[in-house]
Amino acid sequence: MDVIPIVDFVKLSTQNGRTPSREDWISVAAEVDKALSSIGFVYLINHDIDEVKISRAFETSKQFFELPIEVKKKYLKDSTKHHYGYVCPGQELLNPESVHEVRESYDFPFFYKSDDWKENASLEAANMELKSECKPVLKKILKALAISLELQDEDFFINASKNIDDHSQGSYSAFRTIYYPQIGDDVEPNTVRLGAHSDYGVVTILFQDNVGGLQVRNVDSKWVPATPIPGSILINTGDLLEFWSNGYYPATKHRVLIPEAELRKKTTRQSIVYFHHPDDSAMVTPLTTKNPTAENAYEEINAGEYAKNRLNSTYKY
Ligand SMILES: O=C(O)CCC(=O)C(=O)O
Ligand SMILES: [Fe+2]
Repeated sequence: MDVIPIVDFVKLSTQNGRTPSREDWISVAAEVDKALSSIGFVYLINHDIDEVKISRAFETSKQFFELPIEVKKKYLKDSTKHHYGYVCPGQELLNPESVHEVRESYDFPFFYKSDDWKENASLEAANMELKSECKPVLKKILKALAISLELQDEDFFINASKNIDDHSQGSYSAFRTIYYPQIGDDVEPNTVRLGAHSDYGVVTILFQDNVGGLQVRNVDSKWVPATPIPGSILINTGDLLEFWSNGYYPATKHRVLIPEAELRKKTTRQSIVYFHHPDDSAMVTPLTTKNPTAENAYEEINAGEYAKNRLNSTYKY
């Protein structure tokens, strides 16, 4: 597959008092299944996430990233202590081969609030509002995956994800806003915006602006562009879903390159990402017989331990 499919979620909409039928669930689940089992990425349209809230999260993020670096560093994420705050350029390297990755980001705490960080109230409020807006669509995806994997309990993934509603549940779920600054003429060799990587969790919800540059590696190792489609969101699979599905839903690698065109190099890029993880206590063990050739390839692992180890190898400090 060398295009990322578009799936219309209108049949699962609960707006205007609608209740999706069993047939609606089965047909949407089949489309999600086809996309995620082949290329690991899917665009969703009619996802019911408020466009105004998306814009507000992008605008407040831009305002933050345009502040002087000394101000932003007051909020620095110290990954030895906590998993929130500002990640400055060079602090996080997703692919060791890329050497340099030109990117800044800000991770939002799910339940921690510090008075010291009050100055960032509008950034935090807008992004947390968007995160709340993501809950219904996230649950729909988790249910569609359980239907596709023919699990007896269609709420299996939702039940393993109490952290969606209860932020005191330990999990590595993270909500992050990302800023790719403009690229100057002095770019060092092997610089990319974001190195090739798979996400570590179950599924990721990704919002991007209209600049482009995100690419997805398909099963033939060909890089396929995830061209921005207005009004859509992207969903992709993470490592833990690959394990849970016995490799049936591969955790697809993706990257963001530096554009070749001079004008686009000078354009900043923004994205906002919700990495959904199960609760830390979840034990992840293959659940399906859909991919029998991969039998026994995936051993049981603990969700929290797995994410901790992956993150430890990503952060330089
Ligand atoms: O910026 C993007 O479009 C992709 C971000 C991403 O893949 C990540 O942060 O894991
Ligand atoms: Fe990613």
